[in-house]
Amino acid sequence: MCGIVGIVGKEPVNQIIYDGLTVLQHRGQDAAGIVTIDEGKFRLRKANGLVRDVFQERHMQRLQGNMGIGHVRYPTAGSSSSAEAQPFYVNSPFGISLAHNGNLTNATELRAHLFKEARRHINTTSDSELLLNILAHELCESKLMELTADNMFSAVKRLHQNVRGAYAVVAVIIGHGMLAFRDPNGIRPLVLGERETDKGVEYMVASESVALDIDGFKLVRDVAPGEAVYITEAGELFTQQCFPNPKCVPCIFEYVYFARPDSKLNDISVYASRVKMGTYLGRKIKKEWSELDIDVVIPIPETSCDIALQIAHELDLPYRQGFVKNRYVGRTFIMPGQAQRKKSVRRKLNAIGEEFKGKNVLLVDDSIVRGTTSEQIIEMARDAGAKKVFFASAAPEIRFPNVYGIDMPSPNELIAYGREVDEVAALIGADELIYQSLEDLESAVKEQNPGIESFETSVFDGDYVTKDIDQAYLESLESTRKDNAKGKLSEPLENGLEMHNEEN
Ligand SMILES: O=P(O)(O)OC[C@H]1O[C@H](OP(=O)(O)OP(=O)(O)O)[C@H](O)[C@@H]1O
Ligand SMILES: NC(=O)CC[C@H](N)C(=O)O
Ligand SMILES: [Mg+2]
Repeated sequence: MCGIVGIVGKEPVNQIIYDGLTVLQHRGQDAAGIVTIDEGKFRLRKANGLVRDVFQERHMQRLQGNMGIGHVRYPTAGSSSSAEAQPFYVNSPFGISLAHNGNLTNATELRAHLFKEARRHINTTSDSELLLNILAHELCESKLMELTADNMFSAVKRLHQNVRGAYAVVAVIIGHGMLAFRDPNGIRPLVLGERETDKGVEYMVASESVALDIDGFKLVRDVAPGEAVYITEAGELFTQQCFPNPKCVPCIFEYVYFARPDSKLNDISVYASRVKMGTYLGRKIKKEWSELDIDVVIPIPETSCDIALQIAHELDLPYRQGFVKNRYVGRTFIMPGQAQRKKSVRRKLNAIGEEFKGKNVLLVDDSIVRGTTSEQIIEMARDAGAKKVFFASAAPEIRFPNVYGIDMPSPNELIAYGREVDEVAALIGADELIYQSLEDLESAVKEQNPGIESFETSVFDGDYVTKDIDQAYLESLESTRKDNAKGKLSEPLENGLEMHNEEN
């Protein structure tokens, strides 16, 4: 999913970006990077690893300057090599560095176009490097050394005409300012914040509002789908809608799983939407499972906790934290490779025997994707002495690949693909299994902001909002990105490919 931040400040921004990235860590655990601008030069540090491991004190000291951007990566295109960690950099027509959350769906065409027409070399298999070069190419068109906000917005307009897919982007341009924009469907989130200081207003953009909170910035609003925001080095803010007919179709999976509950995205509290998911699922359980004798409701930490608590409330049953999560193990679903994901579940979660012994338990999770978590958790519940294990998922059956920045490239890896509910229940070992309906899930999120007409729900219904996804695309995605696909996982090189990087 990736997390991005960008700041135009009045004082050094290195620590603010670092703090912002640490609270966006749940969006990407594979690599992290920060770029700042110091006396007309980029300062860059990026590598594979968690934020706390990538940035040592010596790196932070070098990341000087009052403007900069940062990224945490969850790869969904190209490889996991450190060479594809972000931000990326180009040196013409200006020094530009860019960080991207999302995934482009016409990367093959863009690559050919950049090579043949724009005469630009792309050094990695990352779609984000493509996006940076498209932006640079469009900025070339203005043919002016004077880069005004209008030139900037014209470049974004042309970019929107050529690029397909999901992209929330932040970029810094040396000697000019910071540019941020969102794709015309607003699939990935991006918020704008500000902070008053003695020296003037500082601006920050981030994937989630929690990054603003942590750094003492006030949420101003979401960057609108198709809109671009430009803040000059001096701190002047310009905004413009850069697409003729934008739509707001945010990814619903942000609310189910990706975002932190204390974030607000598209004017929707993630927490409130999860509580509502619990209300709807609780009602469905009451209606359809009235004869089941459930003793206790138990969440599968961490994301499902708010949902499970509300289900317990609806059912008037006790809620118990029957699993303890090891706080030093990251999120399982966004780990690369099934072997690593499988191993992590057991390392991450452990059952408290008393909560299971002789009881009929209702386990609640936000979603079942590959079934890695549910299968092992049910086994753990039985080993701990549960009599019956019922399972509820706050998201509907996931049956279609994701093409917009979630690494679900292959339908064959999805446990509900080609299977009915009872078949999935048998596979994960549940006595009964219930899924939220898509209608209820959409209502749960939409109720927080009725202004949003629809959500990006392709993993549930196969309806891709960009309308450019055909069978051939899905087949090629599957062959290049399924687990163990050649080229997907590259071992980080000892020295990395860190052409513009600070030394270790
Ligand atoms: O069916 P699966 O393929 O296992 O994927 C779904 C599971 O993965 C996620 O948990 P994760 O451990 O990533 O993060 P969390 O601690 O935030 O719940 C999600 O919350 C589900 O528990
Ligand atoms: N999940 C994301 O947002 C990934 C961004 C980009 N497609 C990459 O793979 O680096
Ligand atoms: Mg989970």
